[in-house]
Amino acid sequence: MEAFGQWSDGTNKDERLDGGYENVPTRDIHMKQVGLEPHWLEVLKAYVRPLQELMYTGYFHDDERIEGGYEAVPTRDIHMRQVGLTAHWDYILEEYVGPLQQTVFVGYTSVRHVFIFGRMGGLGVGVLYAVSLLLLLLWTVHSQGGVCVLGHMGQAFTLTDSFIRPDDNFYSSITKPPRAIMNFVVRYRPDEQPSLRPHHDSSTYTINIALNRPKIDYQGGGCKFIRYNCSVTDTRLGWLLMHPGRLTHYHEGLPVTSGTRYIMISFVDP
Ligand SMILES: O=C(O)CCC(=O)C(=O)O
Ligand SMILES: [Fe+2]
Repeated sequence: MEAFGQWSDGTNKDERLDGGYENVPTRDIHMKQVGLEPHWLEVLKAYVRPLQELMYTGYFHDDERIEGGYEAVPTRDIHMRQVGLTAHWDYILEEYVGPLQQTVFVGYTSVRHVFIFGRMGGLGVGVLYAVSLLLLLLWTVHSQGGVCVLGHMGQAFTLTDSFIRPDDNFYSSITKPPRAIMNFVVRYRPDEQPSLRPHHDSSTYTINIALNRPKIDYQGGGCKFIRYNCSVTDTRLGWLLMHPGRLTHYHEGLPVTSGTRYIMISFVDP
């Protein structure tokens, strides 16, 4: 292995990578460094992809679930957007789910990926700041006749702060509260929608809150994680289940045999 060449020094900086940065640094050598990246992509296509299809059944098509207001796995539901509660739900996500997320999914933070101009170096970034401020100033004076210029200058700073970070390369991430655009209450009834077929959610993680009581308000029901043969059936009113949405936690809604089961679902960080 040593014959492969220059090993990284184990720090975060790694010039050999596209981003020049390794999040969790290791002493390593990359396929790119030794000219084997195209071969590796072939291996992925020929051997890993079929394995992936076998192991992660349903992963590919369920990915489309939340795009364009379309539900690939339709449920009997009502969305927060429909009942004017989107802002309230966003508040709950930020205030209550965010801190839980940090405890449960250690090391995971909600981020937005933003385009940045890191490779331009100090001067380039300075010029970009100046130009963007000037454009915003001109636009403000033009559109508002000079009123509120200071207010807009404030916005300009916020914008450029998010969009230009000199020490990164091309793309960067900013930490944000958890975000979800699919937030809905699901209703299960034996004569309507008793169960939900196996699927993945289009979320980094999903929260599933019990809105009524098993064995009292309804019989049957629950959420089954198929790969782990693990069913969560004795849910508690108001308590929530948090599980990864994509890839690993293929799951289904178990049949409700009598009564009505209600749950609140939110696909966090789609
Ligand atoms: O019935 C359940 O608990 C699962 C619901 C679910 O998976 C979903 O709505 O995406
Ligand atoms: Fe689901």
